[in-house]
Amino acid sequence: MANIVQFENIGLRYGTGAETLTDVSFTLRSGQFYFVTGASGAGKTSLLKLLYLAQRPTRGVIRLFGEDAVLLPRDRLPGFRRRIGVVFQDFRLVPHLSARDNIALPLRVAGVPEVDIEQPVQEMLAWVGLAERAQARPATLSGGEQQRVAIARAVIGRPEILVADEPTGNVDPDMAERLLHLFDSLNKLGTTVVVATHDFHLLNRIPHAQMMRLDHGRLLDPTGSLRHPPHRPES
Ligand SMILES: Nc1ncnc2c1ncn2[C@@H]1O[C@H](COP(=O)(O)OP(=O)(O)OP(=O)(O)O)[C@@H](O)[C@H]1O
Repeated sequence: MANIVQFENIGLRYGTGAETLTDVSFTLRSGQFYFVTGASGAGKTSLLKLLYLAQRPTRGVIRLFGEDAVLLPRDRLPGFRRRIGVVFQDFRLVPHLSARDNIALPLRVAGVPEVDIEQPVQEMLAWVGLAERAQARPATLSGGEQQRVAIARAVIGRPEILVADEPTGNVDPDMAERLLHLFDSLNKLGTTVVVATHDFHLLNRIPHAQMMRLDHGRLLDPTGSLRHPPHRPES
């Protein structure tokens, strides 16, 4: 399995405050399932934003698909972003578009001809169990239905990585399990999946998933120790 993402000594500071992420180093292997956990404010969303190229680090190196993502020229960003699907806790659907048109949006933005859009959209609607709700606007869908539209929109372009930030935060436990099942089935088809969650019930549902635990902006190792302890000068 190839390394699809590498973070090396990443630091992130917003404005002039303290660092939000400090010395974060890890490697993601293609085709694996990862959970990012940690208390509120630990830096989960910040780490995911770096991963889906919505934020640049203050220091360190990010390698994505084998290339330096921090030094990537601006004109190559959209092409890179298309290789990463993103699902948010609050869905972020376009309110005036139907479920069908929300799902079609990434293909339209990428300039895919209309004749080639209908079939993948139908397949996605069926996959997330919403074939009957194709014409519905987001406001008329339940939270779980909206999130399934958001997942379909995130994966219709067949991204290599799917990143989801607290995707089950606004749905009931049964729906959370159903959504996780969608992520798991995508992962089994080869997509690398990264899910940030507070929800410890979910973690046990994917036994083969790897855990990435953040504590005050630092990654812990599997035993709960800091992976990269702060440097203490010799006294
Ligand atoms: N755009 C920003 N500007 C300034 N500070 C920010 C910004 N985004 C996040 N922070 C700060 O960075 C820290 C980590 O926030 P982040 O949202 O990454 O944590 P989180 O683990 O995802 O938290 P939660 O589980 O509550 O969503 C917090 O102290 C937060 O206030």
